[in-house]
Amino acid sequence: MDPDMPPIPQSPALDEAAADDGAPAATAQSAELGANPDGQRCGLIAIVGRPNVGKSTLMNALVGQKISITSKKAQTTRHRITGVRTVDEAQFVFVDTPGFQMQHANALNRTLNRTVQSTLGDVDLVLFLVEAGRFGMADAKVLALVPEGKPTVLIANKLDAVQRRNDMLPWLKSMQDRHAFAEFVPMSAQKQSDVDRLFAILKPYLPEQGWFYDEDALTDRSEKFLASEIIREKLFRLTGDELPYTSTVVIDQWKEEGNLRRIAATIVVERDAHKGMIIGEGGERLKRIGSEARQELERLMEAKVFLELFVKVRSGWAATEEHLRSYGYE
Ligand SMILES: Nc1nc2c(ncn2[C@@H]2O[C@H](COP(=O)(O)OP(=O)(O)OP(=O)(O)O)[C@@H](O)[C@H]2O)c(=O)[nH]1
Repeated sequence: MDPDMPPIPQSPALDEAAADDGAPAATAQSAELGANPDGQRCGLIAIVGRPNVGKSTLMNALVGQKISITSKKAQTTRHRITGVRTVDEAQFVFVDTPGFQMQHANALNRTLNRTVQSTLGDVDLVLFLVEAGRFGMADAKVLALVPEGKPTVLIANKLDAVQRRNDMLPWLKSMQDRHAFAEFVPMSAQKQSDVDRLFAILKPYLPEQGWFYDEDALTDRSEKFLASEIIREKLFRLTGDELPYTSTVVIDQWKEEGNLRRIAATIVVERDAHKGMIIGEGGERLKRIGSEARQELERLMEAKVFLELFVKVRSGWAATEEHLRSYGYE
């Protein structure tokens, strides 16, 4: 480590973490990119990191809910927008970096491609997530994909799991040697107050320009579409690599009764073996998929949800146009 390196100043994001044990926990080599208190800001942000560092957790906490939207402006149409959050005059547009969302370590190699790099090249800001106090080969591979000179914030996540806070300062300094990070933010994506403070740290990096979306626009997709996406996500998370991506979810019934939603959905698979895989021993896995999806749907819709899930085998469905149309893939 460079002995001449200046001391790391306190970041407003980490006052609380530092207060825990008196150890300085973060820096802000900050960016006051021109004061314009009344002007709007808007920018694209990518969240990257090796599997399991907490990207989805952070994304959900930043956006408030899982969403998927289509773009009004040309510059975002190339990207899949995973969420928008407007805080005061700043609009944060989070974009997907294909490959970084993969669950399994071997998928990491597949991320070493041009798609990822071109996405990272286009965004205004990159949030690079690691687990606080750790940096391994898998982290290094992802960091190597971040273009030189792109404003990048080091998010040292899972700070709550760090026992020895005093070790954080030397670790942060070692991270400073690895990459010219714009900010160092130890935090917990699971802690709402940390997430709220993150917005203030990121805001100066958004270009001063008009918003791409309405202030309260979160999605132009229906609740029904989001529901099928949520069930699909739980399905893939809980079956891992075993299940082919051709499996899909169809919403068969959607009834609103006051604050209650009655939803029935069918998971359509190609083979009997896949059906068994989803149902699991004694129906355990299907039960879990349903229960996790229901909980998330209840949060999303702020309503009580009664969810019924079925599994159906329809061999070769992905190959026939007719089926694709009937499943809403037109
Ligand atoms: N203790 C602690 N655990 C966390 C925190 N953030 C996320 N986790 C947990 O870390 C695990 C991985 O979180 P995810 O959000 O799924 O991570 P990811 O990076 O999206 O993972 P992939 O989808 O595999 O790339 C989950 O069990 C989370 O609950 C945190 O701040 N503190």
